[in-house]
Amino acid sequence: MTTTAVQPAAAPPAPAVEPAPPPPPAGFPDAFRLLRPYRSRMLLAGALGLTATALTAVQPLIVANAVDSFAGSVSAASVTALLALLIGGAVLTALQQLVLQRTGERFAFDTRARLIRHIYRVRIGVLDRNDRGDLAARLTGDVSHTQSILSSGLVELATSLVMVVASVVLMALIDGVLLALAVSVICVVVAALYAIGRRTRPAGLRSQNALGDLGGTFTKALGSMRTIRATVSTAHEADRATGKAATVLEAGYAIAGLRAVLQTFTGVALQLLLISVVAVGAIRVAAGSLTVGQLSAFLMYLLLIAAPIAQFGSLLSMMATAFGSLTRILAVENMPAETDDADVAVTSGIPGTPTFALDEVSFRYPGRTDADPAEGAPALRDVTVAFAEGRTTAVVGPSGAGKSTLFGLLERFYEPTSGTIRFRGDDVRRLPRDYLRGQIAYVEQDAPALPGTIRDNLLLGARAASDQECAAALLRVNLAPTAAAAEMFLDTQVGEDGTLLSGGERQRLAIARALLAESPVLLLDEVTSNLDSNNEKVVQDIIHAKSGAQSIIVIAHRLSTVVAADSIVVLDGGRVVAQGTHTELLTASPLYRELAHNQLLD
Ligand SMILES: Nc1ncnc2c1ncn2[C@@H]1O[C@H](COP(=O)(O)OP(=O)(O)OP(=O)(O)O)[C@@H](O)[C@H]1O
Repeated sequence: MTTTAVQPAAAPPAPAVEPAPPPPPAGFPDAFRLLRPYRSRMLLAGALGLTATALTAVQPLIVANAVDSFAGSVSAASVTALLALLIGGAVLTALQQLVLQRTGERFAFDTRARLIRHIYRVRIGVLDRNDRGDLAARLTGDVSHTQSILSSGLVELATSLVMVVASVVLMALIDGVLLALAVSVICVVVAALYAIGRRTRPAGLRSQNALGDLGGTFTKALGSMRTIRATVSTAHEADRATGKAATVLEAGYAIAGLRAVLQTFTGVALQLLLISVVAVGAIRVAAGSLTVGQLSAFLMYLLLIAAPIAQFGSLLSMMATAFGSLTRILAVENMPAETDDADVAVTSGIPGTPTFALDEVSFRYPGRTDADPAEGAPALRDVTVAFAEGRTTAVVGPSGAGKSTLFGLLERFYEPTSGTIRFRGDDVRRLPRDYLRGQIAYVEQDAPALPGTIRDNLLLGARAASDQECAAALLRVNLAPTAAAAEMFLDTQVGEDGTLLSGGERQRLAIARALLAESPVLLLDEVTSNLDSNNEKVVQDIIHAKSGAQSIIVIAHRLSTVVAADSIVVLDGGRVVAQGTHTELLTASPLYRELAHNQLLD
């Protein structure tokens, strides 16, 4: 750690975290930008595809030659050449598919890795307003949708186009009249396909959004299944989730309708094309303008380009889904992330200054505005308060007073709308976030546990801690009766969201984690709310033992936790309305007196 103390300086204004406008639908430029790192692999796939196309394109010429020079038997040279071209084309196509599929997998992995890293750093205020299930859907389903079509789809589209162009040139060499007929029909078909295909794009985005919404509703319901059952809301909530599935169905029906129109139209148009080419071709053969071999070759080329043209329609509708997904992926990538300013520095602080000092700090949650007077009120207003080093400060106040919000600002989950927060004299905006957070052990209000074992959860705070140290921390919070039992407990799974533990056990696990971290600052948010009196006493003893060595700020709803504190801050409606010791506040603050009278529990 360097020892340069950063002098309090004018800090940059808090970055705005207002909701970003929805991004415009993604298009080809976005796809090309994302695919740039894979261009050499895609070029290789393209080259393989083109060579395979060239081998295929030569085949009708050999057939034409064999038909026109037919004299009782087909020449062995023609058969050998055809076989070689067939096998060569097949091998090259297989190689092309392998390269494309692997590139697709790599693209999906890289995109997911990028999204994961980004989402883990997205500002908490932004995550608050986004649906967790929907974010998970973007990471899984949307990346998969984008993968196939953007990697293989684009290359296949390109090779098909080359195949069409090459065949058209060769068809022109065979017969200009037949070509004019074919091209005019194909142009009508392609124009119609394009017009219908464009309409499928919004439907694709609608479908992906509806799927994300369904995922979000479902994930939330799974997390609240006990409440749903206990409130006899099972049928109602199941209907709500089914309603979301119905929206997916509607969007799916819209795409299915467009797809059916596309495919039918393409099929009929190509059939008509074949019939008219055969009819006009027969007339031209009869008139001696065309040989039978040339007509056969022309029809083979027509069949060769019929497949890509027929696929063009379904490719367009698949692209609709892919671009819908890409739009949703780009929206995640555009979510603002936590970044440190360029000139941040680790410092040892300014000696003799409070651990935390807030100066005229106001804060309004992102997305809440004056236009919404009931909800738009700032959560904190003009808060000026100092938390002395090595002392225990209790923060009390009625529900919604802004106590947890205060902790969120100390952790820099949010930036104050105005005012300054200093940590040991340094403006927190001048400190690296990880450094600041590394100085704080934070026990959250509902003490969430991460899926995994007790050990996994303990090591979050102190990655290098040994099993003995972990067991000792469990013993201290009364989570195990003996050291041996504590060590065995380390391998216990806590379940998703810690559901295999009781609320009190989760709280004590979180406290044990905070103890292991041995950070200079301890933030405890209502840590005794789920504890029985025995365990409450255990936690109070810990706070008492730590007092002096650590700066402790504790949000408490129990009087017994508060009276022992060195100082008490009373918050009401986002303002500090009083500060002092228990005895001082009993006379000075009517609100504190009332809270204390009610044992602080509301
Ligand atoms: N993530 C959020 N987004 C928007 N508003 C929020 C958010 N979290 C809290 N609020 C609002 O901010 C205000 C202060 O909430 P806060 O959780 O800080 O209160 P508290 O004093 O900790 O309450 P409690 O004792 O009930 O936990 C409340 O009006 C609350 O509705």
